[in-house]
Amino acid sequence: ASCRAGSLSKSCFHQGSSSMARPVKYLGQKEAQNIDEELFSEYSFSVDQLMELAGLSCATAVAKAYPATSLVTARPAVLVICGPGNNGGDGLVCARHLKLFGYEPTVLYPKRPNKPLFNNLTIQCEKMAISFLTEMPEAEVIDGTYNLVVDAIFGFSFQGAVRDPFGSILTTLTKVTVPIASVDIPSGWHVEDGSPDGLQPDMLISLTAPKKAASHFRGRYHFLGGRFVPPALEQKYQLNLPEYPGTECVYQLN
Ligand SMILES: NC(=O)C1=CN([C@@H]2O[C@H](COP(=O)(O)OP(=O)(O)OC[C@H]3O[C@@H](n4cnc5c(N)ncnc54)[C@H](O)[C@@H]3O)[C@@H](O)[C@H]2O)[C@H](O)CC1
Ligand SMILES: [K+]
Repeated sequence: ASCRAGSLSKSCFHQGSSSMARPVKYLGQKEAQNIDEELFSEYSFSVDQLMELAGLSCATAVAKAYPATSLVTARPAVLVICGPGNNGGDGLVCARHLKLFGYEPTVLYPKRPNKPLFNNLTIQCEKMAISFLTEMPEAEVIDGTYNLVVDAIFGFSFQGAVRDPFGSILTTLTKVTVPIASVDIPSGWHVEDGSPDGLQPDMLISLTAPKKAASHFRGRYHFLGGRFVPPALEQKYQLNLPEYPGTECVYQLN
């Protein structure tokens, strides 16, 4: 059963295999990076593998909260904005799966790392007739064209003041009225402290485990995704993850 967090200030409690309610752990920045690093070094996952599962989780969560058939405009158009790191890679994977799910994603990918992983993800999108914008549209244009924006700009490695071109992109995003679905962390938010003046997304998809900033999330949908954590790693970091229902790749926290 999903956990309604309205009465819980910081954590979502769930029933695990024991009879005691346990709060899902909210990670600090360093801890999130350590877990990520350990998945690659100790557990021998590749980035591609985890990114595919992360991006699939994001597309699945979006499809659950905003079914294509329920969207108001004639076309289920979605704008996916991708940043320069792995959060952006999750966005590219998410866009590809959204297309397979019947949406019409368009991608804005202004700063592309010249690495095979990101080049390949970009080609995969292009080969699926996903169009790429060359510049960020105005907020009114976004509101008139898209049903939803997927924010895959920054994840748990974001720090310091936002550097361009993402400063102006984030400023525009604070003005759009269509729902924003943020991948892992609302972009521009401090990973632990959040950002009261920043984006206020309608949806947050926390990957692996929520980061501390998620306690400041006030949107309607908080999903957990990235169902790839080996039990030994979960225990080491005492993540207290909920049991994903059946074969689902996402779990609705609230
Ligand atoms: N274990 C998992 O849960 C997995 C999560 N994934 C996703 O990966 C991101 C974290 O990716 P990482 O590459 O470490 O960092 P970011 O994407 O957050 O961003 C790094 C990128 O951004 C630049 N940058 C940092 N600060 C700023 C700034 N102030 N202004 C401008 N640019 C900035 C930095 O230079 C880099 O280029 C995690 O959140 C998940 O979404 C994996 O996909 C799978 C495993
Ligand atoms: K994000």
